[in-house]
Amino acid sequence: METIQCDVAVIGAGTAGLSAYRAARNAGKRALLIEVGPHGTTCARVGCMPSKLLIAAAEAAHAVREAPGFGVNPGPLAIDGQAVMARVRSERDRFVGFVLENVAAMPAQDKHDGRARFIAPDRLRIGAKLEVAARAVVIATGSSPDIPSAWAAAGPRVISSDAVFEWTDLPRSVAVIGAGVIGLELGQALHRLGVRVAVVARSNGLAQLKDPLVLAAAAQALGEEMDIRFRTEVAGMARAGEGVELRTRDAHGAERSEHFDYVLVATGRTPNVHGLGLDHAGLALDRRGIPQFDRHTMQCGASSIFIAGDANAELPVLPEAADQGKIAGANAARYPDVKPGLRRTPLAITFCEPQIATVGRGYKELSNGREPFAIGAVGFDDQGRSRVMRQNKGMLRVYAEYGSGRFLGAEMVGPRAEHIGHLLAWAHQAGLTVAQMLDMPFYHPVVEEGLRTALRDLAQELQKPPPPPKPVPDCTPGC
Ligand SMILES: Cc1cc2nc3c(=O)[nH]c(=O)nc-3n(C[C@H](O)[C@H](O)[C@H](O)COP(=O)(O)OP(=O)(O)OC[C@H]3O[C@@H](n4cnc5c(N)ncnc54)[C@H](O)[C@@H]3O)c2cc1C
Ligand SMILES: NC(=O)c1ccc[n+]([C@@H]2O[C@H](COP(=O)([O-])OP(=O)(O)OC[C@H]3O[C@@H](n4cnc5c(N)ncnc54)[C@H](O)[C@@H]3O)[C@@H](O)[C@H]2O)c1
Repeated sequence: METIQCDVAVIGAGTAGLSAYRAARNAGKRALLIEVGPHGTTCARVGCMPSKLLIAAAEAAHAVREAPGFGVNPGPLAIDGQAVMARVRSERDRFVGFVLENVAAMPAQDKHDGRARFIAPDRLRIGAKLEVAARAVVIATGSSPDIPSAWAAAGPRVISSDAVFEWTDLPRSVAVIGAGVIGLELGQALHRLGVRVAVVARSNGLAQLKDPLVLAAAAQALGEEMDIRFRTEVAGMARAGEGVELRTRDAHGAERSEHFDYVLVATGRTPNVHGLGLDHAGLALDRRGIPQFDRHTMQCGASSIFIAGDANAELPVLPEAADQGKIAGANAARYPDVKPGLRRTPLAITFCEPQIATVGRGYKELSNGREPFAIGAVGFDDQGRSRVMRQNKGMLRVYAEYGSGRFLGAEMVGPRAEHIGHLLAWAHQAGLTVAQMLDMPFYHPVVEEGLRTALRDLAQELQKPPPPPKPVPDCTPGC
């Protein structure tokens, strides 16, 4: 058995792991990056980048379809599925190539291929012949799509998002299970590219939205365009020729059976923490089996083990993986003298159209608290620039604290939400009040004027007396 000694062992060479490795190296430590799969990161290979490439093609098709609304008639639309998928894959390969170049430039002794698992809190085993003795370890193992075994039994046409980016042509029909972020992004993109798509949503939820009015606006806008079946569950699926026979049951108990070329399962991703030998790491785990950790230091308990990125399921998006990896790597290098790192205002964007953005503290979190909060709103139906562009759908709701007037968060579905979301996240992180936000410049005619309307509405709400705080629950025995 060979043993490698290092200061920081990083398990997983995705965005979080690469970031942790760089932070540990920058601190002057000997770091070892261990990867079981192909290098290139989930983001570049099967995540952010190929999904946005598919969406870009769908947006082009949608613009052509929408052109007659402006009096511009481009003629019949023809979508070349092979060309669409060829561009998705070749541009994806280019992005992956940049990551591979970076990995190739690392010193050979700093990386090792293989599956790592703990055999002690400070010791990892890779395969049968190698052990790593590390002063500190960063778990950056990412997450994997989850297909229930009963569904997977219906054959290879029951797929996760990973498989979509290997297609060489567009299929005729796809059932998407789940109206979360992946379901909406890929479902709408495929729909716009001429694929018959049905989205099966077991609740009324859509992506990361929790505000009931914003959710209703999103359901209206997205439901007008595509077939989303709310409060419908999968009753079963079976292999049928080259495709899948899908049985669904709606909220009234009515069953429906249909044939699709593919069933795309987008019901969430599972952190890759099982099979890591965590029982040998001496860590306290939560009910999902994820090590408990401090979100400011990324440290698991008081141990020399840190966890970053999708592996901890806190906020499974790329910017968080990069930030968390940096904090985890820096603290692993300086262990036991750990320090809180920079955690930014939470920001999440779903790239469907209209886009969805959530910023800071969301409606559910604020509603669960005791303190009342003020709400301002704008609908985009009559918003000037949105109407000019024929993108006048959706709603923005902004939240603030009574008394201080501090901006707390927002939920939005509407045009340019990716940019408005950033503006709001910057204002939130800067700790601005609604009055300070209204002092900022707004040009004309821009979608941001809609944001100003919502903030003015919020400023008026803040003038009113706040509703009383929620009563403290009566905890007397027997209640
Ligand atoms: C379809 C899709 C679209 C997305 N779009 C966006 C988007 O637009 N914007 C956004 O911000 N986020 C998006 N995300 C999320 C984003 O891709 C992830 O949050 C991010 O890539 C997670 O990075 P990570 O480093 O935690 O994990 P990964 O990049 O998955 O890295 C984990 C690595 O650990 C390795 N590993 C696992 N177990 C072991 C082990 N025992 N030993 C050694 N190695 C191991 C894995 O092989 C993997 O390479 C998307 C995700 C998907 C699936
Ligand atoms: N733009 C982005 O930032 C982006 C894009 C894609 C993915 N991601 C990340 O990837 C993660 C995973 O995405 P996801 O869409 O798989 O998960 P998700 O958690 O966003 O959505 C899963 C959805 O599936 C539903 N669901 C679960 N079980 C179901 C069932 N049996 N039948 C029908 N519906 C069911 C859930 O109610 C939920 O709405 C996200 O949390 C997100 O952080 C981010």
